Amino acid sequence: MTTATPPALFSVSSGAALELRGVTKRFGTHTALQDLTLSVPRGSRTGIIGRSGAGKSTLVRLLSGLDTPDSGELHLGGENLLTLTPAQRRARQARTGLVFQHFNLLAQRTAAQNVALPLEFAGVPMARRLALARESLAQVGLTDLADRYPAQLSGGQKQRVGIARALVTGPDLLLADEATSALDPETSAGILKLLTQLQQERDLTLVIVTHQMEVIRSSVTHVAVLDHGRLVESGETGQVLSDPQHATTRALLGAHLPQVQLAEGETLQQVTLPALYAAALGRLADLGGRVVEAQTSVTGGREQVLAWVAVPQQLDADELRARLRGQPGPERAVSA
Ligand SMILES: Nc1ncnc2c1ncn2[C@@H]1O[C@H](COP(=O)(O)OP(=O)(O)OP(=O)(O)O)[C@@H](O)[C@H]1O
Repeated sequence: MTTATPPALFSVSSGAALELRGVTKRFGTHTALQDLTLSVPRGSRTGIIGRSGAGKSTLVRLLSGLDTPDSGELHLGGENLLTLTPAQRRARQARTGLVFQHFNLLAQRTAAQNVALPLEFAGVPMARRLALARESLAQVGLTDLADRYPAQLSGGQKQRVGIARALVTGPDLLLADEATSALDPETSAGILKLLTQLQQERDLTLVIVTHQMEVIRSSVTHVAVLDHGRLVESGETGQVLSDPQHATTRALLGAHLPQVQLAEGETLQQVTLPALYAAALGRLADLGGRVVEAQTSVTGGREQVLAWVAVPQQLDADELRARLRGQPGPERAVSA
């Protein structure tokens, strides 16, 4: 575990997918990243957290090659990004997939045409790029929606298109900048599950920038905490969550959890319930759970209740959500 001035990020036995050494980025007189030294393990799912303005998106822009630092070194897959020729830089960018918060899909293009876009930039012939786009859409579960326009897709489906587009060039590094922040908790959980599955199947290095602590809790192997452009803490997720060393980490972790006394064997989960949720409450009680905090929100014109629930630890998130909807849990569904 590292504290105020960490020397390097994680100790890495299998090599680093990306390394920043002493990176500083300024905008006029404002220093967005200061002397940042960071090394992300190859094949990890690393979460970058920090308050608004901490420098997270600036970091993503540097890693994606969309911007350059004022000083320091930036190595991706062993290549020094700052000394590459323009052709090498383009090749490197093709191996870096980007997933955005607001999907960034072109409204006048179908899902398949959006996914094919990076291949169009790379000069791949039309028939080939559309075939590859459809393959990529199949991998995110959208085989049947390839010809729909973005306006005909839900938020979660749009993000799946965004992920298919990020994967279509066969990247080894995937950068997800607040990829689930615009989605409700259930859709967000589905997208995180997909990202985790793709990361494992393709042996990608996944960097997830987020302000959602549930993303950190559920989906990443490593965490790095930024504060005012500096790295203040880093380590394996379990270690950082169980024993946060820096005040910023503690504040970030605390700020997103309801203050509640949990009984032994209980854990907290976040779920979405329909506005009239008496039946779901009964089911929750049958499972040994209880609501500890709830707030109403409107998503896609429908009123919903976002609730933190305390449930028995052995109840996994998928099973809980299925049971609250009145369906059998996933295990029972499989064996039925
Ligand atoms: N193009 C720019 N010009 C001037 N200042 C910028 C620019 N981009 C970012 N900044 C500043 O740099 C700092 C870091 O911004 P950045 O967007 O990286 O933060 P962040 O951690 O991603 O914040 P958020 O969580 O709100 O998205 C902020 O103070 C921001 O105002």
